[in-house]
Amino acid sequence: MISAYTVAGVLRAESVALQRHGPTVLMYRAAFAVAQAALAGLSGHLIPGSRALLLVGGGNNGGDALVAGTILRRRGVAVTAFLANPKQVHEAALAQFLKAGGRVVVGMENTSVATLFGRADVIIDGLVGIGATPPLRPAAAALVELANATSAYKVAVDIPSGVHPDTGAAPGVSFAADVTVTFGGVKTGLLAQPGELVLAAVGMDVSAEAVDACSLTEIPGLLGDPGTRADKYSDGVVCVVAGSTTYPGAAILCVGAAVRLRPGMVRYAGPQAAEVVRHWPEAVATGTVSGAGRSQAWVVGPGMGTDQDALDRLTVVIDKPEPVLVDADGLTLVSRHPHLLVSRQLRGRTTVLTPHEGEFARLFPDLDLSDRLTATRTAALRSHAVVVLKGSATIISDGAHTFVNRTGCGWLASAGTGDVLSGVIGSLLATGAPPLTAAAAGVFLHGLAGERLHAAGLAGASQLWDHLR
Ligand SMILES: NC(=O)C1=CN([C@@H]2O[C@H](COP(=O)(O)OP(=O)(O)OC[C@H]3O[C@@H](n4cnc5c(N)ncnc54)[C@H](OP(=O)(O)O)[C@@H]3O)[C@@H](O)[C@H]2O)[C@@H](O)CC1
Ligand SMILES: Nc1ncnc2c1ncn2[C@@H]1O[C@H](COP(=O)(O)OP(=O)(O)O)[C@@H](O)[C@H]1O
Ligand SMILES: [K+]
Repeated sequence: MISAYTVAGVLRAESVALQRHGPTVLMYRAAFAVAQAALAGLSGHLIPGSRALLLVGGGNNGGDALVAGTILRRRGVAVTAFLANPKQVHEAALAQFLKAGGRVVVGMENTSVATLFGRADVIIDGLVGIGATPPLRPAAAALVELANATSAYKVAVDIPSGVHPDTGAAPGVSFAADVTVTFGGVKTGLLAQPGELVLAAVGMDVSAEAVDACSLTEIPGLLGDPGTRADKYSDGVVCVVAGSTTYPGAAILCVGAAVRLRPGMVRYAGPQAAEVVRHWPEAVATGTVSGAGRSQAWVVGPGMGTDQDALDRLTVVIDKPEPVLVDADGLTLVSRHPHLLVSRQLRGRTTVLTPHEGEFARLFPDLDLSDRLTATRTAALRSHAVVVLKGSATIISDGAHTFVNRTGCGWLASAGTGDVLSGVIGSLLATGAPPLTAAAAGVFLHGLAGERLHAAGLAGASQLWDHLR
């Protein structure tokens, strides 16, 4: 987990750094880091002769792009700067760029615009940085759209233009960065962005400005040695209520994650009891929730279907006093029968909801998903639950504290990985860990497992089990 900073915090640190080093030094350091990222993105190309396109706005962000272009030019890259507004441009940076042999293009009516974008190997987005508020104005938005349509390697300067630096909201078009090189400190809005993130300190000290130092130091405690006096119940029992004849795999994936992560005792209740035991002989399985025995946490929903039988099972689990994690079909049922959640709220019971964006939209149709941080926080406050909004940057919030996870990789975007995640979090909930800790740690471990799986040259949800610990 990484600490993040608001724009206000970064600006406070920046004013100290500006007094110490002066604007030219800071901009050069920022630009140097951007140029390095661009060169790394060009690694498959011969550097001299490759083409870079700069999208240059009127502020310091545009200045950074021009200085980065100057550095690339000196390395033999053919660099063209597209000025969004020729009347407003960082004059000193432009002068350096022209002196180094950079080319300048102005105006969309230029017939070679399509060619210019189409031939670029790397595009550097210096339209706006933290001095601007989205949405982008039409001229800048048009440039971003052209850039996004290309296959060039895309480098954002400080923040992808069009993304709100504090919230991550992108109310219009935003630059689809492969990498964002951000200065001084990671802006809170960047945590929820896909793409790689590079932090260039540039001489700013932001240490006094941290917003959320999201560290998962709890993990060793959660997964620690059970101890010599342990019995199979002492670490907490999780019961998984999942699967159906249509989706038997969900039950096996969810139980498997729990068995592999914390094997003390894992129960299963549902129609796939025989299949579950065939895969996981250590699981204690039964056909009905009422027959499941005592558990310290419940996971309900993966692949259970949305028919009357599933609703009946969900209703029994919802009534349990122990922490309940609701996922997948369980969430769809809750969106149709909202009173189920209200009954837990009224009794002050712990609930964890793990929607992907589609499920989230069903549950909270009025919350704007272009601002995922605020949407998750609001959903948590409203539902009195820990909400885990899954995606490339999963967000975890109880309304008061919010974590953003950056472990994981695109290979996790495959069917069944969500079922594994609910087994992981359910298993951690059974330890008695605070639900926000269990959820954040579970998401972190699940992401790490995805990375390890990929590094081992493997893929697929049922392989994640082996990489959880
Ligand atoms: N200070 C330092 O030492 C260092 C600062 N650094 C860099 O400075 C950046 C901040 O620079 P900044 O403050 O100049 O603002 P910036 O983000 O370029 O935006 C202003 C421009 O955007 C325009 N614009 C505004 N809204 C818009 C919209 N909706 N849609 C479209 N355009 C819009 C606005 O136009 P205007 O509104 O004035 O007409 C103006 O042209 C920071 O992110 C980092 O990259 C680094 O070099 C490290 C050292
Ligand atoms: N691009 C991505 N990068 C990292 N993690 C991802 C990405 N896409 C999806 N994930 C993760 O994969 C899991 C998918 O869960 P979900 O959508 O519920 O799938 P399923 O229901 O098929 O199991 C979530 O944990 C999500 O955060
Ligand atoms: K930018």
